[in-house]
Amino acid sequence: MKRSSDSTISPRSSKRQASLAAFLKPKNVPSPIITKIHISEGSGQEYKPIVLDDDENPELPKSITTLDKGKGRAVDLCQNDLDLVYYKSFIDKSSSKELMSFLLDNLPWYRVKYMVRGININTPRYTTVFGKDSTDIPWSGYMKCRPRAIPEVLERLMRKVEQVTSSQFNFCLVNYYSSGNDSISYHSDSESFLGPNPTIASLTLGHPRDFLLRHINYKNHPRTGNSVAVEKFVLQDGDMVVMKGKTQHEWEHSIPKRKSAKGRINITFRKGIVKYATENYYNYNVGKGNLHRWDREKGEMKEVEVSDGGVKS
Ligand SMILES: O=C(O)CCC(=O)C(=O)O
Ligand SMILES: [Fe+2]
Repeated sequence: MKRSSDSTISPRSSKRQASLAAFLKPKNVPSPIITKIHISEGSGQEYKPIVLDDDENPELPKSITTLDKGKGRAVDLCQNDLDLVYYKSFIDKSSSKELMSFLLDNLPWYRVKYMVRGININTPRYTTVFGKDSTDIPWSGYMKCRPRAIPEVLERLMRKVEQVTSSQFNFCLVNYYSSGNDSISYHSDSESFLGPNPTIASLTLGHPRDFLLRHINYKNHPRTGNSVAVEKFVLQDGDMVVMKGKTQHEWEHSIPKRKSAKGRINITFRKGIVKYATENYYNYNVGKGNLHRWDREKGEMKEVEVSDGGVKS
């Protein structure tokens, strides 16, 4: 999402980065998880019909549609410049369970704060971001921050996703929605550093959440003059959605609040393409958010003092 970010390296951030580099060395990262990943069958070329499903969720507007999602198949939806492929059960159940608990236990999580037009916004979800410098900028060339290295397990997942989508990625944003009160409002990920028509792969671990997409002119499409139905996917454990083409320019997406929802991790892979993109990785979607760690016994996030340095001992 487009948001303001701090461009200076605070001593706290530098310390955190140094410690994280140590933490993220392969020796500290269990590796077998991704080898078990099951890749869905299907070419991604197939089009499935859209069926009206007004009763599925009473909290949704009447015009909502759902896709008929064939199990284990890639479903390709391409209409009104929404260009999206949905992979059901991209990650098998046991891998996703293992991956989710690994990520909860080991990643640094931030409750992001930022300011828009003088108003402080507290992001209603936990976020963490990792990147890979693919722009050949030497360290001294960074005006801002070197990206946190992508943990090996996510790097391996990224490779699998690259194979399947025939795309390349160089950074990874991870969200944790701890309850139905956590959400992400309608937005598009159309930042210029992702280039035109970015491909973004987005995976779900844990409990299901509604994922809504609406056309930027959904009330009145400029070409047809008609309204455009909101699209809804119920993203389940292990599913992957790939947004591409004009999707980020013509559509917005959201994970709305849902009373009964429980813990869900979302992993997105993206590619920064402009020369100075990587300097933004560290702050992108993290900014000055307070650091949290997963308290496994209590099953909840716990705010951690700065002295933690972002690293679990
Ligand atoms: O949680 C999701 O599925 C979507 C997250 C998202 O849209 C984002 O981080 O930009
Ligand atoms: Fe997004």
